[in-house]
Amino acid sequence: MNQHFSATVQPAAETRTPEDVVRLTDVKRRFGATAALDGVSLRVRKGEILGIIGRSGAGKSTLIRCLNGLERPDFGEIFIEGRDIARLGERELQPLRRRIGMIFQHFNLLSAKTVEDNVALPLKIEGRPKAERLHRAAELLELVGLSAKAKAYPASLSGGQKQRVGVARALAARPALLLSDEATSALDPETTRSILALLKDINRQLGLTILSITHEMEVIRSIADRVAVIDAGRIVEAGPVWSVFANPQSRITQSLLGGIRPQLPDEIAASLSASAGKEAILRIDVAGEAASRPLLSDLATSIPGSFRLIHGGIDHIQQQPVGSLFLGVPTGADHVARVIDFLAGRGARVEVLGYVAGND
Ligand SMILES: Nc1ncnc2c1ncn2[C@@H]1O[C@H](COP(=O)(O)OP(=O)(O)OP(=O)(O)O)[C@@H](O)[C@H]1O
Repeated sequence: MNQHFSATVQPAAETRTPEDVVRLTDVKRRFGATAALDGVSLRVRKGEILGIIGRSGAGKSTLIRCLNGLERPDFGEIFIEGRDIARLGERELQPLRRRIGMIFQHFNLLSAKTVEDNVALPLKIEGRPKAERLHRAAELLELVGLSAKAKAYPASLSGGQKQRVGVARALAARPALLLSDEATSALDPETTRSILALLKDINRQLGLTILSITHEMEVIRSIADRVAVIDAGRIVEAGPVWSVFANPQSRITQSLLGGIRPQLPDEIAASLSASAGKEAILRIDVAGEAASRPLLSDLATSIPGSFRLIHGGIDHIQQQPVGSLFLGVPTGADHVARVIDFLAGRGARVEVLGYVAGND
């Protein structure tokens, strides 16, 4: 019964530019009969935050392991700063690995070392002198707002503080890329927001390139510039966050967005029927220019006949208005068709969700 009236948002073309920090081309990795990665192509440009989202088992961990050289792809190219890590030997991989800082869901701090020693650890591994290590650790602890905890041990820190230490440690060796592996999945919503704000801040201040792997759309929404959706080892959709949120093309993206996009209230959804009733229930998605105009007041003046606003609103993602509205529109004559034509003509995406008996 669902009818769509929409313009298609195409995934960004995966061509290479000198500004790419990461570029994957047709990367494949199988485990027996399972294709964990089934031809993944993507790129991360210098200074951008790319979010990769997928459900459990989609291939995210395999992708991370391929990026940091812990796993070798069966096929394809993985360029980090212009060098194909899939073809490097273990010795050549070491310096390249240091170009990647990582933060983890469970922080992975060393409990027997102080906060400053944890932060300085990558520099110790590089053989840097102690004075330089401590200076850099102090600098980074200030950046993440934890100078006062330099001599503390991880056990005395909250989850959010531990992740701040994790971020500082990941930045110690001045990486070209920060790889975030579900970095906020173990944190409460408020702490999650503060860590995401920190990452965004670091991205802006230092121009740091970030690849964030997550199963939470909220993470993508808060920090990413672009998003790639992975499912069964394939990138099924990619594009600027606001446009993917405004017009998700694949079922999996729609389902991952389900929790944070406005939905028809349950009591109305329960009374929907596929056969025409007195009132059609429309879902209207608008973004950009279409969401900036007085859509509903223009509808009311252009198409005489009542409609009711059931639910919805306009959000702002990457400074772009993106919204979903649910309208009840009386059936009869060609009224619903005229309302749909008007809205589609204004650049809105309209879906007839079904019909309800309507108010007498
Ligand atoms: N070492 C392995 N041996 C066998 N199968 C594997 C191995 N690693 C991954 N897989 C399989 O490959 C697929 C992708 O797994 P992967 O761990 O990359 O997904 P994921 O998106 O990270 O999932 P999760 O969010 O649950 O960690 C899954 O079907 C998984 O069972």
